[in-house]
Amino acid sequence: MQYLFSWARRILLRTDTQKEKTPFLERRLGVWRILIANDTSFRLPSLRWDLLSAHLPILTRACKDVYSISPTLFWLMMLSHLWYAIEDPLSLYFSNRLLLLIQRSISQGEADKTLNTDLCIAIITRASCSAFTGFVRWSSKNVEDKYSVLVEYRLQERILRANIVRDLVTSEDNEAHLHVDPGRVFNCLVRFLELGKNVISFLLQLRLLLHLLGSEFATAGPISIILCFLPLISQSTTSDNIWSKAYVKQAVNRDYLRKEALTELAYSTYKAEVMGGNLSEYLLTEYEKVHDALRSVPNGDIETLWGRATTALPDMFSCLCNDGPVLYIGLLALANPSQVSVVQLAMLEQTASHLRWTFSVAMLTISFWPGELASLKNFYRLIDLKNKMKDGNMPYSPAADASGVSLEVRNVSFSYPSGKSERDALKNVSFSIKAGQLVVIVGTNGSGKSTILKLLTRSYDATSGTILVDGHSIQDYQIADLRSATANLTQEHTIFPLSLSENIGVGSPSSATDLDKISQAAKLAGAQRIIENFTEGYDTTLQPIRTAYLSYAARGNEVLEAEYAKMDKPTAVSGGEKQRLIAARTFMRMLSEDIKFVTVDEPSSALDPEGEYELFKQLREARKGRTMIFVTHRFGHLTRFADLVLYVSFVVVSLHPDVNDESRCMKEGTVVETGTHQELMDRQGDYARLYNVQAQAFT
Ligand SMILES: Nc1ncnc2c1ncn2[C@@H]1O[C@H](COP(=O)(O)OP(=O)(O)OP(=O)(O)O)[C@@H](O)[C@H]1O
Repeated sequence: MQYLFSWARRILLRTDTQKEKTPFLERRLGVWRILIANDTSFRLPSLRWDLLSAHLPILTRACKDVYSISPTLFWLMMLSHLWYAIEDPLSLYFSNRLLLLIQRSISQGEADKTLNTDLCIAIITRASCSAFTGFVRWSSKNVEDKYSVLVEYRLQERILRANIVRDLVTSEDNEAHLHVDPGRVFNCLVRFLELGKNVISFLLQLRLLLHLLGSEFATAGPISIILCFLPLISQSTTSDNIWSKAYVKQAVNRDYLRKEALTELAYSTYKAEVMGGNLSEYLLTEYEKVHDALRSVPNGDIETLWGRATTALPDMFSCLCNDGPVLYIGLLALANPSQVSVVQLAMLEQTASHLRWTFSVAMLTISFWPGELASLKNFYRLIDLKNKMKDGNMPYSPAADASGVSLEVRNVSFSYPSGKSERDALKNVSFSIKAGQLVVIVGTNGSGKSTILKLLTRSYDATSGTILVDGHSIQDYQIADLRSATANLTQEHTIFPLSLSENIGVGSPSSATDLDKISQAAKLAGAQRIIENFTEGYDTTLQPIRTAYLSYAARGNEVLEAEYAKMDKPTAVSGGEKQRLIAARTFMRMLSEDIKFVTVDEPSSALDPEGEYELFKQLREARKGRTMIFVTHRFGHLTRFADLVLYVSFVVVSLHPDVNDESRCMKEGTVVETGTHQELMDRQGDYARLYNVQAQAFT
């Protein structure tokens, strides 16, 4: 009864009136609260035609993409699925035919030449069909494996291309962080092929079943037909799984939440405090209490709980449905034994169960649609994501003997697109830098020094104001051209999961294998001795991509565990060593490329004083023919060599100038002092104060 109620409820839930009332349904299952999106279309149970039709353009595009990667493999895969579609009904037909001939041969009891010939042909065709299927299975597996890897590599390349050309502003969008797996694009198409295969196979098997019911079981009449279809109807109307639905789940049971929190306390983040506070006994006792409290709550994940029936009736009904035709014909045989034979029964049972199996597989494939289509959609959303920053049309090609880049910043303000504050990171900043000048930007934390460099290298576009590069707006130039004339060194740079020689070499991709230049760059950055200390020298990869995997069964196997530890071994270097290795990449760039503009943002925070002095000295010596801007807090040994010093600090800006309220004010970064070191010292302003603070430490 409950089964019928739940069936009726599921059907009723799809009525339009309810959909209008709430955008989702709320249910409690075990410790979980679930919000399930209401379906907006009438559909046959489990079939999501709305979803499929909405995704048709994307499916067509995916098909075209996969086809263009290898048309031959595509057609081979189609053909093998076509064979699978007819193989099942065909082997059923041959099996039935063989059974009938065997029955005839047994009932005749003596050799009959024609019957024997028919029997031989039936055996050969059945065996050939099986052998051919085996061959197709083997070859299609090879085709599919080869094709899937090919498709995955090609689509991964498209993701790589899309990610690489994406500008910083767009990269901060949530959409740019979509998780996509190119392998699923192929899987999605395979599932559709399988669905097509199952539909064809189902129709052919249905034809066979109707033929059987019409010829061998004519006496059983329409009741047997209904009984054959009853399991399919019951399956399609009652099958209800959570994974094909759009839902949000949240654990709301307080005991469950406490159990999770207590379990978490055993892990490393809290371990020191738990041990120090001698909390072990307390935690175990508390755990016991919540464990006891949770005993009466149905446990498990909602994926399991959703389909769990409270009585055995649904399962009993479904099993009885499956046996319906056989039981009915059994009853007929009871009434009139001469009406049916065992062979006929076997044929019916075999055909009907094959049909049901094909139907179940098709329904299962359909239940995966939402997930598969979502991953397909995400894939194309990611690779179609358009850059927000517009590229310019003008090539940037300074003369080889140019003394650097001239820059002019006019009344520039900027706020980060992802910023969580109303204030601007920079407000009304103006200054100009002549070609070939050495500029040092100093100032308070958070005042916008690094932001100025980001704007000058066009990592971001100013919110308002103009930046001129050699007299033209920075936005007019092609970004790639500007980048190829620029070298940056920041503390945000990281070591790539590549060999150390490549880590340095990529500073100049065209000379990435030039070991002489690489070692020269390493020497200039003071990184040579660090590299030589590694057994593999320049071939060392400090943080290799983790690919090693220890199977569950191998855990505890000492030999394999020792091998695994050797495979999975990233090496760490100190902060200062890392900064030297990264600086080597910038030197490599300056040695090999035609660099006209160098920005250096706090690259020495982890270096010892001598290392820092050496790094700045080497950078200064490489300034010929380049404009160089440094951002640093320890500026003592730099500003004295600088042509220009910019002191950046905060100015207080009122959000509502008409209201005299201090809480409605905020501090925005701007350039407050400009000049040479001496000029600023003479001015006795903020720069001079900061310089004296640093100088006092040494007197
Ligand atoms: N990616 C970002 N998204 C949002 N806000 C940012 C981002 N980067 C910096 N900011 C904010 O912009 C302001 C200026 O930051 P910036 O890094 O330019 O300061 P800074 O002068 O270089 O600071 P420091 O001396 O501490 O390095 C700060 O308030 C900072 O919090």
